[in-house]
Amino acid sequence: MNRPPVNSLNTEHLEQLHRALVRLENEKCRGMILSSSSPTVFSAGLDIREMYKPELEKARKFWRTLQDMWLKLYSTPYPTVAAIHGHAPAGGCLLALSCEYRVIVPNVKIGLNETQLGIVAPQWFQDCMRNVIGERQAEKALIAGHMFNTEQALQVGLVDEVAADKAACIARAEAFLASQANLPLLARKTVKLGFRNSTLSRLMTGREADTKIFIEYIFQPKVQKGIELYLQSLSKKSG
Ligand SMILES: CC/C=C\C/C=C\C/C=C\C/C=C/C(=O)SCCNC(=O)CCNC(=O)[C@H](O)C(C)(C)COP(=O)(O)OP(=O)(O)OC[C@H]1O[C@@H](n2cnc3c(N)ncnc32)[C@H](O)[C@@H]1OP(=O)(O)O
Repeated sequence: MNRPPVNSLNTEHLEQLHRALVRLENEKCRGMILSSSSPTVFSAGLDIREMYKPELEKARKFWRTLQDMWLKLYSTPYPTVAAIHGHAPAGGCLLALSCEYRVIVPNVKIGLNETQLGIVAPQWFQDCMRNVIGERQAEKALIAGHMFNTEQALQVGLVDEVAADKAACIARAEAFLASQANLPLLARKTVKLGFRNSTLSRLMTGREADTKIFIEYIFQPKVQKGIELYLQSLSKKSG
């Protein structure tokens, strides 16, 4: 990902990610490392400005593009690793959770923090967390909007490994891909999709309902007010 300053996910960036995933699949890619050009941020999650006073059709397109990108990422036939050498809140955490393996560096915060922002992580975000860390830990983390530090993320199983820095993180991600290289492709892909199918189907069969929930939620005046205040707090911080 290379969308400075924080790889926030707007419609255009989501489309780029989706196109890249389609291209990798068409080219029979043998593995992907999802990484960031930023030295300190993996992805800041969804671009909050896409949800602030949006036009209805733009908001719908944004959400459908996110759904398209995630459906592709979660179901790739090739192995995927997230090299998390920077913070990964909310949608950034979703990207990492959607890969098959996660390597993180020290001093990083990762989690589905939506509750803390007064919004709600959609069901499929929640499913991804549950699938990785289990029901009890996911429920606790999501209710609190907890951001895990590196040590906590390792302890709870949100990530698989800690590496010292970006170079080591990429090297460990490559080692994971190498460990998968000799597995028969069809068997590997079939098992992966078997595990992920119910989560994928839940969104695929309820896409329109999911979009409606998103739209109805973000268009509420009190949610808009919360987003406005959060955007102000973010820009005051950097100002
Ligand atoms: C049942 C279901 C019901 C309803 C569902 C409906 C709604 C739910 C919808 C969606 C779920 C939401 C998912 C999300 O991903 S929301 C996004 C959450 N992300 C965050 O909270 C992260 C916020 N950012 C940060 O914490 C920090 O920026 C970060 C730690 C990532 C990096 O810190 P750093 O100090 O390096 O940079 P900053 O100075 O903070 O930021 C630089 C610059 O970037 C802007 N910025 C940051 N994050 C975002 C963002 N997510 N979107 C847009 N812009 C962002 C920040 O304002 C600064 O801008 P500027 O002031 O212009 O320099």
